[in-house]
Amino acid sequence: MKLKTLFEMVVNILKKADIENPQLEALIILQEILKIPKHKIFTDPDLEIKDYQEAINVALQRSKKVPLGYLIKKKEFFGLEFYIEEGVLIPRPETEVLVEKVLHQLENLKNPLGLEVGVGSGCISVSLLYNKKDLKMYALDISEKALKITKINAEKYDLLDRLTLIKFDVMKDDVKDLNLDRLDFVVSNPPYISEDEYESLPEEVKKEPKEALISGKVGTEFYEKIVEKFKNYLKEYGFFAFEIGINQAEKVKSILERNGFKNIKIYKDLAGIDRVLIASKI
Ligand SMILES: C[S@@+](CC[C@H](N)C(=O)[O-])C[C@H]1O[C@@H](n2cnc3c(N)ncnc32)[C@H](O)[C@@H]1O
Repeated sequence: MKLKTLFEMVVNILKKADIENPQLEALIILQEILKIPKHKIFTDPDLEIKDYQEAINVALQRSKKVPLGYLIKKKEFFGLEFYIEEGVLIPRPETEVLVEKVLHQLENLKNPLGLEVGVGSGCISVSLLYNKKDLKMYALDISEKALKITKINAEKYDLLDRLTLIKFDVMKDDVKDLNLDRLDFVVSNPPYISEDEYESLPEEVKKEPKEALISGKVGTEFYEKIVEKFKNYLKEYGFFAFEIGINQAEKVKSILERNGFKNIKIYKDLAGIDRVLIASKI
């Protein structure tokens, strides 16, 4: 089959399934599955493709709303390429705001020590370690799969010597067992969707792990727990840095205020939504 014909077939499959950017996704699928650069589709449309079935299979799976990241097993985040598998949350562009703000806070600190709760694919910790060369991090997750994928991503960028991965349930386990040194910061993009909100999420998002998304009845349960459990491990000038959900800024701010955090800053994402909250005592 000619490359151009295959491209059109893939676009049509995606269009029929109402995928938002069918042309762009078709280009990505062909690039990743056929291992050819995207421009070939325009510069060499008559190229004969013998093994085209896999590209069509991937398009068919995509038409069933399997996220593209799971099909091509990768996602770009903060300029790095992350390996992704089903069972971990796919990194979101809005989380880049969190990484950027934390890096800004760390600019003048020497040899800082941080901790991430709910590391997932490792996108936050790996991006921080990659960009702050004297940083060390602990990264926790309840999911073995998340820890495994983070290890792969940290190894890829040669960062494992500055990252300690620990299986930990922040809702149940005892922080004392972690034997933590005093921390400069705790960062988290925790599950923050309430049980009711989950029902109205797009089909595609529901293909991602439920435990990475749902917090509980209210949505802010994880912030309460993380602040309560880690506040006494922060250094005097230490800070919490959280990604927050739509309309959660005031609730999360009040959780931190109740716990003695006075200096609270809220930042918006590119869509103008309050997305990141940074809080310190001084
Ligand atoms: C919203 S995802 C964030 C993943 C990643 N940090 C990111 O920004 O893409 C939340 C993560 O918290 C983890 N998690 C859920 N419940 C947890 C718990 N009780 N203790 C620790 N981690 C938990 C999930 O496995 C998931 O990896």
